[in-house]
Amino acid sequence: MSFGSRARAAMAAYGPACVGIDPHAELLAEWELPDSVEGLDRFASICVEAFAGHVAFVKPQSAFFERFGAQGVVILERTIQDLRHTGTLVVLDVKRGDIGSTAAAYADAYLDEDAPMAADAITVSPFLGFGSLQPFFDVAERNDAGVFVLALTSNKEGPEVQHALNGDTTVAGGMLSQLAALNAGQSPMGSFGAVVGATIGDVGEDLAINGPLLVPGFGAQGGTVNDIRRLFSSVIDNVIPSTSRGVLAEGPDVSALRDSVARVNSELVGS
Ligand SMILES: O=C(O)c1cc(=O)[nH]c(=O)n1[C@@H]1O[C@H](COP(=O)(O)O)[C@@H](O)[C@H]1O
Repeated sequence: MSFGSRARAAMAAYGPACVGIDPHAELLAEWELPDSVEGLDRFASICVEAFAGHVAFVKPQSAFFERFGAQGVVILERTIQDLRHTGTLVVLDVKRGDIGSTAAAYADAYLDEDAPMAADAITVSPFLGFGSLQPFFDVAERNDAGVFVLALTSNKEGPEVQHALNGDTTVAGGMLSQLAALNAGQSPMGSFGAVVGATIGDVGEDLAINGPLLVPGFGAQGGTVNDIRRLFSSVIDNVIPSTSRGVLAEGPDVSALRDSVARVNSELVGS
């Protein structure tokens, strides 16, 4: 089944929220864990216990694992596999992007079902041009995986690139319309999504890409349920609000973590 179909089914079953696993040094300290491989290992295991089989999406942030070198990557690989075994969809946040031949190798690393680090979807950066992402779309399609392309990011520096005009459309608008073309005709939705931050103020672009919209910036970066209602009202069924610190701050108690995601889901479903 395609990633778009699996995402739609998971959102209906569990609610739309995505929980990010971002083991910041500060969060490890708050959870009374050492800022070490052992601390990371424990943090990731608690997240798996709390979220696997209980939420639609989990988004491990690769950077927080990579900072511990090879041992951190081993923990990331195990975390991805443990989550996926329970059917929880893993969006690996690696924000890759490169010339086509190298992009193909990254795609093989993260989207080929036979790869040790295979995830259900990854995040990619289109700075080398939308066409450079084609290997990600091709490998994803062959493996029923998904791809989330950065379009309107949650950071304040994003507009200097994303709002720039390219002909008579903005760079972000160009990304969104090319995603819409890739997803055209797919039902219940396509597998190629966009990342659009909850903090962007105004959209000013057509978000009807017939694909999932990953919406970070919700929670710790200041985005609220009201922002999501306002920015995404016409495409709300495709919105996957993503929060990391907002939920993880409730840890390390497993039921408190689960309750926190349940609250996020119920606030959003009420929207
Ligand atoms: O691709 C992302 O997930 C992402 C895109 C974006 O525009 N802004 C953004 O914050 N993110 C990621 O989403 C997470 C946000 O974490 P919190 O601010 O703790 O909820 C981090 O892992 C970021 O790398």
